[in-house]
Amino acid sequence: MNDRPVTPILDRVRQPSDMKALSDRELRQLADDVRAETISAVSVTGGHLGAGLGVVELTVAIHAVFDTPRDKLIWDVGHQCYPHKILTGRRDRIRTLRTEGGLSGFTKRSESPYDPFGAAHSSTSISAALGFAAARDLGGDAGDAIAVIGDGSMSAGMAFEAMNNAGHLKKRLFVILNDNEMSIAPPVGALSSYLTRLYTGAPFQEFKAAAKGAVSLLPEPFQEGARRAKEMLKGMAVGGTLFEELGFSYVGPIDGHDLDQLLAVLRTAKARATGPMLIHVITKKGKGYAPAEAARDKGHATGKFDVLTGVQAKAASNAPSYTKVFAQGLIAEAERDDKVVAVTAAMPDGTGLNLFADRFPKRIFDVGIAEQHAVTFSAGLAAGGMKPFCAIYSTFLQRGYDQVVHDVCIQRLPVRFAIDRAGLVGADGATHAGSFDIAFLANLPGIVVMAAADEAELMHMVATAAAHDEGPSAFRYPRGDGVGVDLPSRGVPLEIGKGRIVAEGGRVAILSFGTRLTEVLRAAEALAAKGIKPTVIDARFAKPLDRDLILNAARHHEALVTVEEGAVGGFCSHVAQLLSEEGVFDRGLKFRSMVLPDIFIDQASPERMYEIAGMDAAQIEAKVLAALGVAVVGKRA
Ligand SMILES: Cc1ncc(C[n+]2csc(CCOP(=O)(O)OP(=O)(O)O)c2C)c(N)n1
Ligand SMILES: CC(=O)[C@@H](O)[C@H](O)COP(=O)(O)O
Ligand SMILES: [Mg+2]
Repeated sequence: MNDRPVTPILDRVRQPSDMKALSDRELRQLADDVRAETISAVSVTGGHLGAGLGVVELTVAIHAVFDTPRDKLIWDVGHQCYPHKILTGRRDRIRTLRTEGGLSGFTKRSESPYDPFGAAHSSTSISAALGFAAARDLGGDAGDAIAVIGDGSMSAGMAFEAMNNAGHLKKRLFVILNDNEMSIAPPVGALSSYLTRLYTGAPFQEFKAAAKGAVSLLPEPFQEGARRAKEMLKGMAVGGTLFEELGFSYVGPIDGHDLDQLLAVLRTAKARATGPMLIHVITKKGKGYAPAEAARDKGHATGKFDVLTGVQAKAASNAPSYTKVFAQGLIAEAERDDKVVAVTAAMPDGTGLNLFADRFPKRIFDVGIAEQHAVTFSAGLAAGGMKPFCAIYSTFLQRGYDQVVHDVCIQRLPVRFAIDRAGLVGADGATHAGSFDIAFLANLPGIVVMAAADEAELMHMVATAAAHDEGPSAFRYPRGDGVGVDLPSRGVPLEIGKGRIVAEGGRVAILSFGTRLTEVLRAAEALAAKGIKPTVIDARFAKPLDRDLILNAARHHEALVTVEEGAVGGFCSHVAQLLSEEGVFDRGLKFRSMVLPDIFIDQASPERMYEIAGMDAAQIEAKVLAALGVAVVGKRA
């Protein structure tokens, strides 16, 4: 049992305005209280721990100095916002984080006026803050705009598009670069090395400020030191920082765990800034909680845990995760074919490609948080004769859509998209649901779109994609564990565009696309018990469709029901189009489609999300009965 921490100063703070009466010494104590409360809350909810712990002092300092919610504080990604939630009127609900009806794990406009802009996907904060600044200067009611962005998120193109625009517009805007030398994995890339060079060996806050003569921007206590540093640096070839070249004043680097320094710098910045300013803050991910600091991912995301030991509760499972099976399948293909390479956008562990990297360190590319680049880079690899597997979560692939169309599909390049986290994902909620990939991919000419019904099917789809050199292909699979079927040592390529009949029956055919097949089979059992034995088909392909199989099923059944874990416009729409073009509806076929509902489903357990989405066995059964016109009391259709 994890005891609640004793937090005397935090108990006096219900909202940021309560902090204005606190002395700097009390603010330091407040930071300690907030850290303890964050650890305690996440120990009972699980969630994103390390990033929040790293910004405790920064959160306190920003709220102490600025006037939120009039000043707009925008957290990039939002996974570090738990301390912010604790300080902004949500402490009483902090132990409901990421649960149904509880607080979101990210910032969310509908949740609080202190969350002026929602997030969960990275690198949007500077654009949004600049928008607030521009609106303010056009007469809006807002005050300052402050974006807090991590070093990992700073590597994305969007952040630089915003910096480019901000440097041009010259509006007063604060970008706080929270540099902890971590993304989820250690960050990669030239920008990361550049940031390291900016502070390595230099005394905090003095180096660049002194070198660029920005002494006056520093608070009084630091000006003398900075002047001395400036003298020391005379004659050294120190160029402007990248940020200065882009039109920002640069202040830093600053020790992000030294509250006195943070307060002094933010107070001065607030008093003096006239245009865009970048404040470079150095922090430690997981700061102040030893198990997080020691973890490989610095406690990025955790299950529930024991505060004393840091030991996490793990649910037992008899089956490997889809992610792991994908990695296994890909390694098997790469062992046979040295042209197989893998691409990840800063998610080596999440996509399972860390396992591939262990086996083939030279054949994996972590491109940073840069999904657009990952897609076009993969297109280049394919054009150069390689067999790239671009592994991206469904939700993050949304960001690379034009690249999928323009760089991959129009050129018919054989990029293989491994689409993880397809469908509902649970605690991360709507921002991370993989709802749209079937719809946005299956409408593209020439692409092959597959969904695995179980983990063995996933192995076959990896092999199918590896063998398919004629154009782009994609296969989708969900978050979580497989169903426990036997796994082949390597997959066998499937015939493109051919589904399989899983069970033969009559009256109704259920066409399933993806892992809802398990629920479909449960529904089929229940229907059989009522004397209606359905035919169950695993479609495997949304593109190209197995026309013969579908038309045959339509011909020999009274009703046809499609089931997929994706939004309308996907598999069901292609089947409906086929049936209507072939005149099947004219002959009286009863057709129903089960897709994700036209709403964004907030965080909940996966089971509840399926219930809300109408995608569990009971609702599939009800849908079939309704299609057949069999009335059942108490069932939703
Ligand atoms: C567009 C997008 N791609 C990938 C992710 C997954 N993701 C969430 S946090 C994170 C790391 C962010 O690193 P950084 O900005 O440095 O923040 P830190 O966790 O280090 O505080 C990644 C890759 C995401 N949220 N959005
Ligand atoms: C904040 C973020 O985008 C990631 O940390 C995400 O929450 C990871 O999700 P998984 O746990 O499904 O890998
Ligand atoms: Mg970071």
